[in-house]
Amino acid sequence: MNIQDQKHLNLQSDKSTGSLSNQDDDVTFIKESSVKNLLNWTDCVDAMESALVAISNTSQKSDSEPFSSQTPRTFTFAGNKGVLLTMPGYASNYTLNSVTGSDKKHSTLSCKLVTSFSGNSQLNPAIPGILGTILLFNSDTGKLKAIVDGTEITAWRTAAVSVVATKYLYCDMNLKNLDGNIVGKELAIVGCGTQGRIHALAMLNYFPNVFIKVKLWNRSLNRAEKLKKELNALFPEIIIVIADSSILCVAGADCVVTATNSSQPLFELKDLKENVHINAIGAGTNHHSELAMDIYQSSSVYIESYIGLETELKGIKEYVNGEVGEIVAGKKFLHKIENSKNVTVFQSMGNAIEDGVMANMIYQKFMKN
Ligand SMILES: NC(=O)C1=CN([C@@H]2O[C@H](COP(=O)(O)OP(=O)(O)OC[C@H]3O[C@@H](n4cnc5c(N)ncnc54)[C@H](O)[C@@H]3O)[C@@H](O)[C@H]2O)C=CC1
Ligand SMILES: O=C([O-])C1=[NH+]CCC1
Repeated sequence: MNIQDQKHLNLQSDKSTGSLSNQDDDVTFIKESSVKNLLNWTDCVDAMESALVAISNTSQKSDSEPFSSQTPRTFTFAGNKGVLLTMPGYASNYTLNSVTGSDKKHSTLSCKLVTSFSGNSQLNPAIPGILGTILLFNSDTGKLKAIVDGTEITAWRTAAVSVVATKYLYCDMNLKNLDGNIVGKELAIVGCGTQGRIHALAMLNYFPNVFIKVKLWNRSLNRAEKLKKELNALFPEIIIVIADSSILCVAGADCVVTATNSSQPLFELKDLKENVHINAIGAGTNHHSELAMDIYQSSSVYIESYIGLETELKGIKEYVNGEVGEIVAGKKFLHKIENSKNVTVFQSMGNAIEDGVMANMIYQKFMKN
């Protein structure tokens, strides 16, 4: 039986033991190629905006407000080769406007299992370093209802969350009220692996007419060259250049994405121009090792969830100004640092609620088809 080719997995009861009685219900399996076919930036960004608002409301005050609960994710190390993360979460009363309309409220109980094996890119053939599976449960009964491939979802949701952060935190330009004119900004992509590539695609697709130039840097040149070729074909009107260093990549940039495994800072505050927005994605020794400490010290810093702050972002705790969802929901205004370069940082980590909301969005679209 080829599990990949099945739409539904019927979990039959074991009649000899009677241990499992699921005959009437199917568990839907959504494989990676089906997930890919159902992804687009409008739906993903819309879903992640809802997820971020739910993340920021952790105490249920009414039956209609978006709300979420989650525990810190766990890390199980497989020697020094890689790690398995478990990411459980519950999100309630959130909407998927572009998929099911603004009247329908969703509740999702989920758990993502995701592995991170940085050596996978050296395999022949290479496989992604980050591989995920998302379990979706019926949130009234707790019964498993779907198994959704989570590899592509992890890539897209991370970039979609950065798009939301850029939309709300980037102070130099009101990206929400673009009038179709070319804005003439520069985008820097530091690290051209899976995340660097998907971030470039997300930014250029979701913010058309904003960027006239993209600068790429990667530790090994071939990955930067491969991405340059892809972007040239997709966006012939945009100038794509490869920078010789991470510092030269961010010099003069308006918006920066860092997506490497670096444990050392890739640039400092002095390397940046004023009013820059940074989406810091990668994780080296920890999730805040790509940027020099002087950037965190003098920037407005936002994260996805305070839960992650306590467990994984202790080193920058004192510099964090809030959660992105608090800004999206209008609960907080963007914090300005006096006499600073006016830099904003979105320190990404990834969050279980984002995965659950994305998996449900894919599930809703899959069941409609
Ligand atoms: N914030 C989030 O939600 C997520 C974060 N990540 C993290 O983002 C990072 C990138 O992930 P992927 O793009 O999937 O991995 P990838 O393996 O596809 O790309 C990693 C890139 O980092 C570069 N790199 C590796 N070590 C480096 C170093 N010491 N200095 C400079 N560059 C280096 C490689 O050349 C490669 O281009 C990882 O650290 C991963 O854990 C991944 C998924 C979600
Ligand atoms: O949120 C996520 O899925 C991950 N964050 C770092 C590695 C995978």
